[in-house]
Amino acid sequence: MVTPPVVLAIAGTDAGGGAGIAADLTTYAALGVHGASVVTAVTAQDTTAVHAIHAVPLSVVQAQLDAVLADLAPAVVKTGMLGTAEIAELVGRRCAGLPLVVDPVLRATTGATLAGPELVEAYRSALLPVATVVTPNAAEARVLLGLTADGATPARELAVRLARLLRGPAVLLTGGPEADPAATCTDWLARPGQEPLALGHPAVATTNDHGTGCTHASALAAYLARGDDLEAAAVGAAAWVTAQLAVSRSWQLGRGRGPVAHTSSTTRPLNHSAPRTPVPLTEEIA
Ligand SMILES: Nc1ncnc2c1ncn2[C@@H]1O[C@H](COP(=O)(O)OP(=O)(O)OP(=O)(O)O)[C@@H](O)[C@H]1O
Ligand SMILES: Cc1ncc(COP(=O)(O)O)c(N)n1
Repeated sequence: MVTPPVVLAIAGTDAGGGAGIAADLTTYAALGVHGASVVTAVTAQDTTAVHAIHAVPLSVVQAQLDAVLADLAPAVVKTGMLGTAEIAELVGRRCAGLPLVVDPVLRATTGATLAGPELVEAYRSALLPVATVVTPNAAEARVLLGLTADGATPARELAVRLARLLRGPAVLLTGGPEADPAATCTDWLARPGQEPLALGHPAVATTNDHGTGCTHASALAAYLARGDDLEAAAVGAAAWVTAQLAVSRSWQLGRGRGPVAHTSSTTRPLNHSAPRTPVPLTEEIA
């Protein structure tokens, strides 16, 4: 009998299938882990905008969490859009002590605010402190540090400052392609007591990038669940999202920022000198 590791996604839905739970579960399936899901919010969303948000009642989120945690023993938990401060606090209480990837979703690529000031404060006080690794982009790191969302602080410094503030969790600060889309993307991995590590990979020139943050954090969680250490999982996650962006580069889906591909990739991950050999799954001999 072969038992796949379980990764639990705690996130919102995206009706257009680009971000949120759809990105999480398809990434888990592609990377060979079983995905469980707790839905925190339902969004009426497409490639152009978020049209409406319905927060799932706290009691229903709690019941979903109870069901999964009591039955499936997730190897890793990954959070995306949480919707309300109460939900972030609940997740912090219930998931403390588990390997926990927190993708602080504060804003959609299309512009909508997905976290108000109370939720930002709940991230700071209740959820980030119990995370294993936190994956903000630069703007999210700035908000979590209490800075204004725009600013010129170098990404490396933002990652180091956030890791210092959190005192324990690692920070993997993601860097999309900046002004020059033909350039390299650099993610910064900052861990307490260690020099920050720059993880560079080729940028894909595309506007079909809706859902990259969710896909990246989900791949990170999947690789961790399969036994990679944090650095290997971070390299693998960047390679995965890059390969998926290359797949969807030529797609014409929707009228706005199209989704990153969640179909299986036909290309090997870019910038991966050796093909990833599958990590053996837990084998049980009956
Ligand atoms: N055009 C691109 N080409 C290659 N890699 C990219 C590109 N855009 C983003 N990435 C990579 O995708 C991962 C997620 O980064 P990004 O900064 O886009 O997340 P995000 O802004 O949180 O995304 P989202 O807004 O979808 O949550 C990172 O590893 C980043 O380097
Ligand atoms: C339900 C949900 N979760 C996360 C995101 C962020 O993703 P993006 O920045 O690509 O819009 C989103 N738009 N919707």
